[in-house]
Amino acid sequence: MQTVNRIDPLRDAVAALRADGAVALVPTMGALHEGHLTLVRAARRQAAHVVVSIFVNPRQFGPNEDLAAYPRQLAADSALLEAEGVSLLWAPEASAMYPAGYATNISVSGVSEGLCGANRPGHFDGVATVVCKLFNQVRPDLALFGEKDWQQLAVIRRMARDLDLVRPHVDRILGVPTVREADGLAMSSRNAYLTPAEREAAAALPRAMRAAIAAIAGGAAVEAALAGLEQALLGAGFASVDYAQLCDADSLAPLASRGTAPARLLVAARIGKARLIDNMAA
Ligand SMILES: Nc1ncnc2c1ncn2[C@@H]1O[C@H](COP(=O)(O)OP(=O)(O)OP(=O)(O)O)[C@@H](O)[C@H]1O
Ligand SMILES: CC(C)(CO)[C@@H](O)C(=O)[O-]
Ligand code: BAL
Repeated sequence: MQTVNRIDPLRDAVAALRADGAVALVPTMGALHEGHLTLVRAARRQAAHVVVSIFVNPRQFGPNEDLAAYPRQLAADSALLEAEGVSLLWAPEASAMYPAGYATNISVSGVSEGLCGANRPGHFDGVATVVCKLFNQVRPDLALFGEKDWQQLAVIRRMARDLDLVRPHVDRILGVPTVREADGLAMSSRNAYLTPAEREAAAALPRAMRAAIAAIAGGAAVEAALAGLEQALLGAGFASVDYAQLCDADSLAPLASRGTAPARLLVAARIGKARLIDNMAA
């Protein structure tokens, strides 16, 4: 596995890979876990070469968020990726991604506005901007993202469609189902912020979501089921619930009742130093 951290060697390395077969990109912020490695394995099944990026993107963190605390462990991540047969690790320095004078922002309206977009102003601009740059830098045949970040995936697909991106084409932006711990908690780098007691309590999140989904399927009013979910989380030790919403799975428009179109339950809630997100088909 080759590792590069500047644009020029990246372009040369990617050109050499592309001459040999299809290239898949897996963008990450590092602190890799089985969720990331599942994306890498899915990528390997789809393409001759996998490029993984590791970049803790400052533009997607708010001023009071955890940019400084976000776990950074490049050597350990690199060893994991090497063992998975990754061809190229793109680990840019911030100055390579945003050189002096950098002034361009990509903002996707609509799908990025509610849910995490409402709680984290500017977050999805930062995500869309860096992902667009990663797509232009690597020009992959396909790119893979986790469904754990369901809204992020919707924002990225909207951007690719709206900007007529060719590499990857919007149809080649693939979502991979959320990988969970044995107790159901979605794997996330931010789970590392939890104390053992908080980590145990955090399993209430997927449990309460499954209960709310079952209640709605059983005929309960959506509003009552979501209120019950919030109470269950607060009772289990969560400090607050940023949102708990039933949405149209594609447009992410909030749903007051369960119709026939695919729906998704999306939740963000805070426990200890972590803000956890999860989503499930509903
Ligand atoms: N449990 C998971 N299952 C599937 N994909 C995941 C999982 N966790 C992260 N991913 C995906 O891995 C990619 C990189 O995510 P990122 O590096 O932010 O990791 P993370 O664990 O989601 O971290 P964070 O704590 O910042 O949310 C994203 O496409 C994300 O959706
Ligand atoms: C897609 C991404 C790598 C952009 O920084 C990040 O938001 C993430 O890890 O989900
Ligand atoms: N995986 C989402 C990245 C973020 O929360 O900034």
